[in-house]
Amino acid sequence: MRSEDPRDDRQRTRVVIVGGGTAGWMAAAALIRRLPHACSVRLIESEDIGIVGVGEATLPHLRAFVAMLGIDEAEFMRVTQATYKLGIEFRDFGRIGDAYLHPFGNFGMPLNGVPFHHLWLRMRAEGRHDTLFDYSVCNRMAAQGRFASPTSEAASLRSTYGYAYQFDATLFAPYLRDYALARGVERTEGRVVDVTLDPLSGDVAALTLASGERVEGDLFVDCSGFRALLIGGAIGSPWEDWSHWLPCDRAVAAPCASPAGPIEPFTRATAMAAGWRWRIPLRHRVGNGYVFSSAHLDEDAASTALIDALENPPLADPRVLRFRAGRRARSWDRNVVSIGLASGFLEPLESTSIYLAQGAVEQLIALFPIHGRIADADRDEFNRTVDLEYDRIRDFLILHYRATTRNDSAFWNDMRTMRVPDSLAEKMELFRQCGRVARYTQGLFFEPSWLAVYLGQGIVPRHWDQRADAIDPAQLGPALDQLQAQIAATVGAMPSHDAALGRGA
Ligand SMILES: Cc1cc2nc3c(=O)[nH]c(=O)nc-3n(C[C@H](O)[C@H](O)[C@H](O)COP(=O)(O)OP(=O)(O)OC[C@H]3O[C@@H](n4cnc5c(N)ncnc54)[C@H](O)[C@@H]3O)c2cc1C
Repeated sequence: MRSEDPRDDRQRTRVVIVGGGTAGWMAAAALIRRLPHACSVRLIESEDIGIVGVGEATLPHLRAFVAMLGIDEAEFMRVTQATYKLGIEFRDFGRIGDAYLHPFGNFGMPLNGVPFHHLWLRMRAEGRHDTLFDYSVCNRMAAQGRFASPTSEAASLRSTYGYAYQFDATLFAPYLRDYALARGVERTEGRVVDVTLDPLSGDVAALTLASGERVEGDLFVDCSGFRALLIGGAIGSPWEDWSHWLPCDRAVAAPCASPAGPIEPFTRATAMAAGWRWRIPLRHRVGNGYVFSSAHLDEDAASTALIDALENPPLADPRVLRFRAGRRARSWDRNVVSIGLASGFLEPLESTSIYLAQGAVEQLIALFPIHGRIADADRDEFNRTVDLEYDRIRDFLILHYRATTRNDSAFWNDMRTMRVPDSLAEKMELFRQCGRVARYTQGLFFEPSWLAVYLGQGIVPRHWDQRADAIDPAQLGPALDQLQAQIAATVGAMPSHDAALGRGA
């Protein structure tokens, strides 16, 4: 029966996605949900090749993605064995023995328009002994293993934090696949063996599968992972290499059984001799991996170091993953948009990869070609925002390595003394001088994130904002005491993380 809806007569852009990992199915699910009348979506994936299957810690933004798809959060968390994540605890980064939480939330509350950390810096100079982290609701929740959803009442301390998920990456893509298939995405199981370019435009015209089938499209989304089949292989969009700043190029991963006791609502990153180790607690197991520099440690030694550090025997043999830090010079080139690992890679120190894929999917939807015609201006805007995200995250990750006093291994000596990008050197100097944090409105990692890493790793500014001097310390001290008491009461009234997950009282 012919549809009465006039939008059905419009010419739909034929989108062909290559790759059915997290990135591919995120793109497919979102495109079919948001642009059902503007595009048809076909996804090609190869079970023989498989997916990366790691990527278990996320950022709070993913909640908006789940909500945008109209998915019930509780069901989503149950199916993907998800736990709540309040931030990342960094151990041994600034110095061996140090630990701090990079929380998904603010520190304190501004007073008379003065950012809280300046008030705290001033009181510290007056002899106060606490840390900025004592003024984070998230920090206290994580320390006590509690969880309650934030509220939107601006006056409430429960509006000062967010949360993300930690989930089983091997369950996330299949969940999105079922969602997308139910809404009309066409899936083809098969391996792409050849790519035909249009001789005039240089655009991708068609893909050839191992079965011999030819697949044509208007817009190709490269989600083929590290292979970067279209954006790298066929189109040859240049790669910007950042491994001189971020030399970690391997990871060895092995899950283990959960220890007895409550599940912690945060990810842990522990610095190791040649990199760092992640620990991500899920409902049914713990995800672990050692991200390291192969110039400083070989794969066997990294596997042994990881296994030795596990709290329980591994549930599978350690798996080695190889990568390079960097990104495509143009994530969207001709009629190929790369999303996920095909577009770039930054080590998972701050769990940013899925966020980057989500951002790229959202930008693609916002800049989607009208009637299949790709405008240069849209493509440029897409690339501008993707580059901005990558560059910001790159600097933030480098800070974790540069802000160290560790001199116990060749790796840490190299990291401590490396020359950082000018964009980061300027930010660090700005903070060192007077506790100021470079401000921006787009991209990831705002003031609290930078504060957490600077102060958590021992960079203390020489001065504070002079507006803090206008407040009488005799009033400020009791105000800070009161704030800490309010945080303690707020968190004390929350259920345990286990209870929030429905794992008993
Ligand atoms: C060690 C490590 C740890 C990570 N940890 C995190 C984390 O904690 N948080 C986070 O946000 N991210 C993390 N990531 C990144 C995260 O895993 C990826 O962003 C995410 O899995 C997306 O991967 P992808 O879909 O781009 O690629 P993949 O999962 O590799 O999928 C590629 C797809 O392309 C298909 N394919 C490839 N070639 C062909 C072909 N010729 N024909 C047909 N199909 C083909 C494959 O079959 C597969 O379906 C981590 C990554 C690594 C390496």
